[in-house]
Amino acid sequence: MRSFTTELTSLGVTAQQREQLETDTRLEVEAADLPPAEMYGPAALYARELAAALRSSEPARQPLPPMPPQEVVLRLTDICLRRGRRAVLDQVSLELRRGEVLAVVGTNGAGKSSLLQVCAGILRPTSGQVERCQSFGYAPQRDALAPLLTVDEHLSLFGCARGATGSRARATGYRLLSTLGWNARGAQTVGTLSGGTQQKVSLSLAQLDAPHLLLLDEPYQGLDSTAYEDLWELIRTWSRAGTAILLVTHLLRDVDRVDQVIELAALDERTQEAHR
Ligand SMILES: Nc1ncnc2c1ncn2[C@@H]1O[C@H](COP(=O)(O)OP(=O)(O)OP(=O)(O)O)[C@@H](O)[C@H]1O
Repeated sequence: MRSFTTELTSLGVTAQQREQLETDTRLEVEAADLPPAEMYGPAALYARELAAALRSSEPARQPLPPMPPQEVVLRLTDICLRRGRRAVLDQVSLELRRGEVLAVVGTNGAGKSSLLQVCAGILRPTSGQVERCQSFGYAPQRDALAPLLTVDEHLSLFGCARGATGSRARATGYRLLSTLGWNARGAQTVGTLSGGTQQKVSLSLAQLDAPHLLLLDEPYQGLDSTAYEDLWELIRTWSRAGTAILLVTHLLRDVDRVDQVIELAALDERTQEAHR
């Protein structure tokens, strides 16, 4: 309850609203007779969801509570990257603060996935500097899941790696999955799920401990149109709650929904030559 209250305070929720949310939450917990973490997952994540819901339900003419200053969670400075004999990234710089959404666009092979791997620390840039917060989630474009493990096993493994108990990770995962329109069947092996449902599992794993930064590589792949809209609703909720989101997209309509766009171009022969 203490971290629930602390997070609500840091998100600018007024004392009166906080008291109401705490009372409601206590009553729900007593009625369900379950440990709060089993019901809601991490206290900070639940607090952020409630604060975001509160903001979106407030009438537009009421001024929003002032947001605390947003810290930079990702900064790339002059990143260059070679893969094999090819120069892939040339002097890429960007800065992302909590609550911002940034889209990376570009043609096939322009280096979008490579850029995300640099951000996640999987690839080391040839030159340039990466500064990133500790708390981040990454949903890669492919090979994110182990096909022979069940949904529950994925949630428990990812949860435990981030310090949560298996039951808490499963409760949080189920809640995230249901927001994406899938009532999780925990015992099902992931390899037998449809591509879109696998994508929902991958997204839920990335968001499991409400990180400050989310790296999403073409997160809409395989999603039907309803799930696609649900995903954008979630992205809006997460960003309003202070999560920074960097996503790779090919969809031009996504560009209207974000705060920043970075376009990567496939490097021409002259640039290739300069990097040799
Ligand atoms: N494992 C690898 N080893 C060597 N080169 C690679 C590897 N993976 C990708 N590349 C090369 O890096 C370049 C950028 O690939 P990347 O997958 O980052 O592009 P992308 O913009 O994400 O493409 P797409 O839109 O098709 O997903 C390409 O020339 C690709 O051939």
